[in-house]
Amino acid sequence: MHLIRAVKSDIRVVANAEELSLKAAEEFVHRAEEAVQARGIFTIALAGGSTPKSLYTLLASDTASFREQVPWNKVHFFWGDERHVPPDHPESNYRMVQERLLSQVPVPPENVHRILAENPDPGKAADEYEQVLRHFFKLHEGKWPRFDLVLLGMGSDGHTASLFPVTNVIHEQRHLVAASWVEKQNTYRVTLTPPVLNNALCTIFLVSGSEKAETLRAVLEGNPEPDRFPAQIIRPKQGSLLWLVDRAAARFLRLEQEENHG
Ligand SMILES: O=C(O)[C@H](O)[C@@H](O)[C@H](O)[C@H](O)COP(=O)(O)O
Repeated sequence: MHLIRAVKSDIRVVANAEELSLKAAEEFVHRAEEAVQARGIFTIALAGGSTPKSLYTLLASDTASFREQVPWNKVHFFWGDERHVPPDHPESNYRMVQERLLSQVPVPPENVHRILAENPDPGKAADEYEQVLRHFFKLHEGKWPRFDLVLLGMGSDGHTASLFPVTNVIHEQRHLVAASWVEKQNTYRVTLTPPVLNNALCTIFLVSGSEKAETLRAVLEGNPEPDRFPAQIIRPKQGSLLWLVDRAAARFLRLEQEENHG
């Protein structure tokens, strides 16, 4: 594993998906300890999809060392996005996290803030979640929530959270949460918007697999084309941005050597 500084973000290349989850778990614990020490709670917006599944399982595992290091009663779980399905649906990001992590560790139910995507009106589900965020983070008008950690994945089409190519939500600057029609999936998604995603103290992308290599190169080293590659829209204003990628996904990157060889 080596740390390479690419343009405006850190890239950490690890050998494989297993090491990706291990490093992500270490980051999770580190950020949780830091946040709880500083503010008494740790707020995280979780990624959905398949890449983070093994991370969530690892965090809950009683054979790994992470579980007992996390002050679970002080962690508040949110979601970066959700499919427009009920919470018990196989496609639900909430269900995926509930099965692998939340049902396995002592998180108080009131610390789990899921997107109520069972609402037949996805716009109302988005509005409801926006109110959850405003209330939890005690936000005045024009203020954005600041998560301690945002976990993101990246699709091979360059989407992240539910910011899909050529959708209006990529340019949303007013709302915290939005519903977005995803043509190619013939469904709505509910997602945090770029201003919220870019306001986090720490943002970590988890990208694994050779099928993402060409897109990862375009996102990190190609021309800025956020409508085509929405993952490019993630440029935290103040927080840190780490791309945790495995070697298969990183194979087309023109990686610079680590600046200080140390
Ligand atoms: O709801 C989702 O699916 C995620 O939020 C989405 O943005 C995901 O992170 C990417 O699609 C990558 O998915 P994989 O990890 O399955 O490749």
